[in-house]
Amino acid sequence: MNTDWLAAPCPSPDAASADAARARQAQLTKPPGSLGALEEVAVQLAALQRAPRPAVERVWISVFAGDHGVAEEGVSAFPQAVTGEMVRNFASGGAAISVLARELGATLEVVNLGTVNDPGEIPGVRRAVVAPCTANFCRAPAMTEAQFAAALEAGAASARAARAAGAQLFVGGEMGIANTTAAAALACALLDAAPAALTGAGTGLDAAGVVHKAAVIARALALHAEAREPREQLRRLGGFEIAALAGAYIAAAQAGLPVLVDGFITTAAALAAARINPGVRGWLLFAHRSHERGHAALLRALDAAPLLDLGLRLGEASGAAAAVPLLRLACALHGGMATFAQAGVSGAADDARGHAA
Ligand SMILES: O=C(O)c1ccc[n+]([C@@H]2O[C@H](COP(=O)([O-])O)[C@@H](O)[C@H]2O)c1
Ligand SMILES: Cc1cc2nc[nH]c2cc1C
Repeated sequence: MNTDWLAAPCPSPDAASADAARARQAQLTKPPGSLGALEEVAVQLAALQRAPRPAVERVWISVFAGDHGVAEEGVSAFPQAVTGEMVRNFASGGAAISVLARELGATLEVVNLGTVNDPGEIPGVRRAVVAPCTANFCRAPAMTEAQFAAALEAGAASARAARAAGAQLFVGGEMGIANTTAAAALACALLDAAPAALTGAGTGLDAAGVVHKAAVIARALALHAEAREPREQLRRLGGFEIAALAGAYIAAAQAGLPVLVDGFITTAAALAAARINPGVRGWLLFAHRSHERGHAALLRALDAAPLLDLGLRLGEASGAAAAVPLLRLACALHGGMATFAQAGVSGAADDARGHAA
């Protein structure tokens, strides 16, 4: 399977739509800028959707699940069997993202890319099984070329399905025991950072567990030190669900579909995607700052200002789902507020405007 499609261009966000949306925001009955990030995100969505009145009513959420060979190093507070068990829980409606998707009226797609405790063919799960588990990247690249290409393609298929279904926003989520180790290792490679700076507690390691996890990551980075290209760093240090996320983000951007990024693992995938294809960056919106150590550095590297900071560290796309109502409110304000002229409200005084920020 060939991965040349990764480099195909992404359309540019529409500058004329952004200008029109900014001009409209300046006429709405509020001091200019007073709705802060809600204004900015409405302008960004207008540019991405090429629409004077952007909307995020039709939301598509894909949760990608995969297991990690590095789990055998004892880097998670939970056993590997949980990945497959949670796939079943997503599908049967009991997981956090199941509830959030229902509340939002969003489409929830669950994609099993390979779980050691495989739930098999079950309703509500798309099987895109690459292998039961990645290789332990302390010993070998996480994925072979063929596995990597298949995982990227599985993610792209989700973004294309979202586009075909008329989604206005693509949200990627993930589930994979030990994937904060993979995401931190990938982040260290992409940012040339030390493991201690980007390694966190994941599902709940204690301080000694975090020190051990950082040492595991240091071993992996030493083994794969010659990999300097983002594509190769993602193949060697990522995971099936992380590669699928990167593939989904790239394909969504190429298809002109806005993306809302979730937490630590998804942001590592987003940084890899943006390094592989820089045109991706303009299609990304950022939902929240995860509690996981290392997320802030990833957000900084992407020059991202997320909407929420709620101390979440679940994954599954839960932080992104929590931000969707804010995006909807931003669009409703943009489309529904009266202008100064329509409401007969006086604008800022001419001499005061000169001093306004
Ligand atoms: O999204 C996040 O910011 C996030 C932060 C910490 C943990 N997680 C979730 O926890 C799992 C990985 O944690 P761990 O400790 O097994 O590496 C995985 O299923 C993620 O969805 C997710
Ligand atoms: C129960 C559980 C649910 C999760 N959802 C995402 N990561 C998770 C990790 C665990 C352990």
